[in-house]
Amino acid sequence: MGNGGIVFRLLLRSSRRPPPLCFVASSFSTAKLSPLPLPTSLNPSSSLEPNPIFSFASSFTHRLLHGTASVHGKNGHQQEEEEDPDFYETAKDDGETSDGWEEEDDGVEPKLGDGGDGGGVVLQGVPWGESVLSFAYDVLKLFSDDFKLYAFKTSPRGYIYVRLDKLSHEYGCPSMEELQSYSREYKKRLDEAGERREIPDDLALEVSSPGAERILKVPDDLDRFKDMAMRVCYIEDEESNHTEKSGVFLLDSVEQEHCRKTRKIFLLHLITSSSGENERVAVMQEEKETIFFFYFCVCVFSFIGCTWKPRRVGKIVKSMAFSGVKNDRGELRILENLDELRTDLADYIAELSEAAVKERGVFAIALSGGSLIGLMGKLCEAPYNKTVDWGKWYIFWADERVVAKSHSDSNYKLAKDGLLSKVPIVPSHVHSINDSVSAEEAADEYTFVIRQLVKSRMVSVSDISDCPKFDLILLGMGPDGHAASLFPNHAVLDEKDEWVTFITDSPKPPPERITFTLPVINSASNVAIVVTGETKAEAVHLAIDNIGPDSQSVPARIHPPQRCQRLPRDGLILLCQVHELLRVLLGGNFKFWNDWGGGYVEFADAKALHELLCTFVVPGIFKITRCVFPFKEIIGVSLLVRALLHHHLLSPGCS
Ligand SMILES: O=C(O)[C@H](O)[C@@H](O)[C@H](O)[C@H](O)COP(=O)(O)O
Repeated sequence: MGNGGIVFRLLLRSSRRPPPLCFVASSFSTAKLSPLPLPTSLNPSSSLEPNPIFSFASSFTHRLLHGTASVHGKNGHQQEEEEDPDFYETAKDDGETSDGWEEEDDGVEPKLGDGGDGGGVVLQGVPWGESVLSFAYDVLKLFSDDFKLYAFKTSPRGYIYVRLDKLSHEYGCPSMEELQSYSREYKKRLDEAGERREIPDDLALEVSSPGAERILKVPDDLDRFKDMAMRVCYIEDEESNHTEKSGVFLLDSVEQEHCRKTRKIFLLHLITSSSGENERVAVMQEEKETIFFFYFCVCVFSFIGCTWKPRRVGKIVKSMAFSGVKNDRGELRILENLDELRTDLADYIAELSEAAVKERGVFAIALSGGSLIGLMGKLCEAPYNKTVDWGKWYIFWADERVVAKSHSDSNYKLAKDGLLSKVPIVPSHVHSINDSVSAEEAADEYTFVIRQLVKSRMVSVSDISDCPKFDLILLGMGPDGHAASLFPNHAVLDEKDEWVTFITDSPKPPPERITFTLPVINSASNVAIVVTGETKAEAVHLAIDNIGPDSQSVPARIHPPQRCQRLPRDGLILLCQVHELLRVLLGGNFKFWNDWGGGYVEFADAKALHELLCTFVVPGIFKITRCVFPFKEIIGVSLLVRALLHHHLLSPGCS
């Protein structure tokens, strides 16, 4: 299987001797891991040792053998070994598959009803299939109604694959512990039945969760997974050219039509996740089928006499929730060094500018102070200075210090000297505050200016509030987690009515400032927080994890390097597309999708692995396949973040 969530495997042998069995925990994407109670935090006594890494395959497997534990990448690299008293060894390490498990359908694309990630029950005619299936259901009764058998499969070679679904979990993932306890109970039943000679006593068992990467049933699963991007495979039937295509879409809405008695047709309104364009795909459900199948083509349309004509019609061969991308979630980018960060930031801004100009004819961008402007420096260089449509830019400040525009503290002056004077911005498009009035008056006047520009549609307006919707708000972040001039525990955070407000007691000098309020920042089309430097590590950690201090440790060790990679160095950009953004930074709850380089880490046990993933990079949206853990020892999640910001300590031998 190539896209499961968490996997436990048991190789059952004769139950008349101490059963040599093996326990395998595998995570192919932490999008399918569920959160554990609580995270670890800083352990000041721990040390971060420089350690180069090698590339991380698209998945890895954590194996615990008798007296050993190991993490495997799909590339076959094996790492750490450590004791787990609960399990017994089955097979010695042969360098490849030390657990003795032979993948039956590794790499096979899931199909609806295949007994794997396509769901359903497939027994393949094995004589003991019905019995083991009934045990699977029996064991399920020991758990709450929240758990369902998503898929079940047996194979003539003696393998049992169980996939459990957890309905209350965002991605349908039971926790490691839940899978483990299901495995144990199930194994007990199998052992007993083996002793009674009802079933063979050498079966192999894998218990896993499909996670969100599953084939969706239409319409049942649509509501449940509606917030996730979906990969939709379809056959486009335009001009009878049956080319199979696929794309990643966000679900906008679903229409249903009844055609004849037995058929329902669902028209999915999809938004292409990359371009934001709308698409429509038709899905026909055959009600007679126990597992719905998706089928549609132009001739069926005319046959059943439907009147509507979707732009794309065809057979949807697969619709799969796609982890790692969410339409309401942020993205965490960690760049290798400041230069990469500058380039990435320039690309990001240039792309948004191009998209906004294409869509609205203008680009309304709000800047902040601090190191941000320096990091935007690449925009003044080729190719950006030529390719960006500067004449369409409207510039604002998300926060400004209330000082004269010529003062070195002025954010306007900072931006003017560092950026605006170096590119062909239209001077009348630069909207800075009035520096000759009080902070309160400056905030009011600035609100008025923005209102006028909202009226004239230079700045759009939010669909959900009456707030202005800037195309991009760029923020920095202080070591205390402040962004714009919104400081932790400050009353300014509660401002709900004003667009722009003021403070006279800023913890960071100068004391008088104006600032966009949270509703305005959260209404922007795009918000990026650009963070550099180790002093921000703890704040980043808190921003990402939203956890309190916790001294629990997460022991982990990395495999000796096989191939060096360049490592992230000292900058990261948090790109957050939405609501909730600053609440996160300031103590709310937000999730990031990370986009790191490669590498892998091994863990002392499954719990440690699970905890690290769930606590550090946020339950649910962690792309393990592209994660970097370039440390010898990770004790405490915040140290991981700190280490990410400290990469100059690492891998001196790497090129
Ligand atoms: O005017 C300000 O002080 C800012 O807008 C403030 O929010 C700044 O962006 C952060 O303090 C980060 O500043 P650094 O990037 O310089 O650390």
